[in-house]
Amino acid sequence: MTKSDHTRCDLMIFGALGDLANRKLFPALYQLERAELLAEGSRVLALARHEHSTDDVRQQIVDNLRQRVPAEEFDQSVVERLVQRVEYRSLDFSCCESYPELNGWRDSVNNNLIVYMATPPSLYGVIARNLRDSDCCSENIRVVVEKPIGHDLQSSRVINDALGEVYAESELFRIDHYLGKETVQNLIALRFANNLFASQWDQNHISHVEITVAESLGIEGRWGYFDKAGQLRDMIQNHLLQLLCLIAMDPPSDLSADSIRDEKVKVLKALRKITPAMMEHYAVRGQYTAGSSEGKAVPGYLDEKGADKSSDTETFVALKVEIDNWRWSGVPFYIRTGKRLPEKFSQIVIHFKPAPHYIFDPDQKHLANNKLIIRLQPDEGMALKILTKDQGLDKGMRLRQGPLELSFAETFAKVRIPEAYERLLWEVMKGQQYLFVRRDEVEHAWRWIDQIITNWQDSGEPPKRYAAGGWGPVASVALITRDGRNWYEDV
Ligand SMILES: NC(=O)C1=CN([C@@H]2O[C@H](COP(=O)(O)OP(=O)(O)OC[C@H]3O[C@@H](n4cnc5c(N)ncnc54)[C@H](OP(=O)(O)O)[C@@H]3O)[C@@H](O)[C@H]2O)C=CC1
Ligand SMILES: O=C1O[C@H](COP(=O)(O)O)[C@@H](O)[C@H](O)[C@H]1O
Repeated sequence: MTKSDHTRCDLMIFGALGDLANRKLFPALYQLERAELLAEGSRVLALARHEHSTDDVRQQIVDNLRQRVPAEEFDQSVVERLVQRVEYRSLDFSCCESYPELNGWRDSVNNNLIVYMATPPSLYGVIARNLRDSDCCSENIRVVVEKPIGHDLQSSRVINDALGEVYAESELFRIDHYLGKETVQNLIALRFANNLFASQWDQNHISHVEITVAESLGIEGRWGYFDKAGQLRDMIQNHLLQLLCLIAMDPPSDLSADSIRDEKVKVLKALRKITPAMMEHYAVRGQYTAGSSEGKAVPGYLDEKGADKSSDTETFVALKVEIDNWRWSGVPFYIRTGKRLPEKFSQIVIHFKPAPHYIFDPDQKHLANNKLIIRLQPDEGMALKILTKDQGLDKGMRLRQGPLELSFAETFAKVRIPEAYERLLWEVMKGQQYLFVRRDEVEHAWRWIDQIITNWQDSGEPPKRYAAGGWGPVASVALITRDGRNWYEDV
């Protein structure tokens, strides 16, 4: 990555005093400044509802960064460089009269314009139209929008239509922050740069795939948002389906955004519909009750701050997913994600089929399949479990399964792994869309998710309870053991 003029930008952050801006955007901008990637002349316009002076807001940014940037990475001179780029204006986003003022800020500057909508999605269309009507657009505009893009297929269309009325698809950057994670991008390198794997990546060689995204956190004061969404919408519709697509897609012909996104869409279209009759064996939802997390007692979901005690919103989901295409026929993808699980930990496990003819100790036959374990977080890395002979005169031809390990922290020790938002903001500055989600991806994902939600609603069956600090409801174990398999838990 090098600093260059074509990345010089005017970044307007709508909702610049909100949680996302504080927790993710300004820390990411700080790291880009520290890496000398913010081009000279790049500027930030922070926008929010309340009156503040630019000096006050700059001070808030400094205080926020002091809290959030690790001490060993904090450099006062970098912070000062960053805040000098920032100006603050108060604006009611829904009121079109005040938008023309924004042109004053843009006057006579030819920087690329990046509009970052860190606001509730209901405002995306409003902001887009107000910007257009006040001529506050530019030829080189890039518009970044956050998840959730809607609540279901229909509401996502309303948001996408509102954005599409003003902007072309090539100007829209829909964030799924999982695509900004270094290890997630590595899936593309792993699969398409290593012929060793590329040639083994199908139903002839793989028996099944597991994807686990576990969180130890609970709702963290986000009841209002989370209870309307639930874990299926909050995590599976976007992050886990994106991971599944990156594992399952066919090789793109190049690394361009549309080549990659075309292949992901083919996977989403091939997801087998889960009918009401299939639900019992294909979908499990859970809700946590009181238990413990990181050694401390924690309340159940229904006792969280602000909770409605009758909520049936799920905090855990496990699914068996089948992909109806040539490559994946007969290869289930077992995916699970939940809040208040024992630890924060995400991994993908590719289970390869055993050799066609087994000649070793029959008692060890269960060992006889290779596994590729891709650890997304924490402790990013990969391990390929291979079978070797157990050492020692007394062991005969006993097998042992051991890892070929690649720990990113150890192997690339001097290189800091960037946070997802650093990568994503940098890609927006470069105008590269391959880590952002295209409209049809969002909509195909919703179409598949909606039928599961409808099935749950129609069945009236409440989520299964699990104690905080456990691995989810027992039924999620049955979902995979029923097929003679287990969740891989050698963590
Ligand atoms: N927070 C997070 O970790 C994540 C957030 N997101 C998404 O990012 C977006 C922002 O979330 P988050 O930062 O948490 O939300 P917040 O409510 O914390 O921040 C929203 C910001 O927008 C401002 N705002 C809202 N309405 C108006 C208006 N009419 N006029 C002017 N300012 C307005 C708010 O100002 P005021 O405070 O005055 O109301 C606030 O600064 C949402 O779409 C969310 O779903 C996605 C992933 C993670
Ligand atoms: O988008 C979201 O992601 C976070 C989990 O992200 P991670 O990077 O910490 O794995 C999740 O907690 C949140 O509910 C969801 O909205």
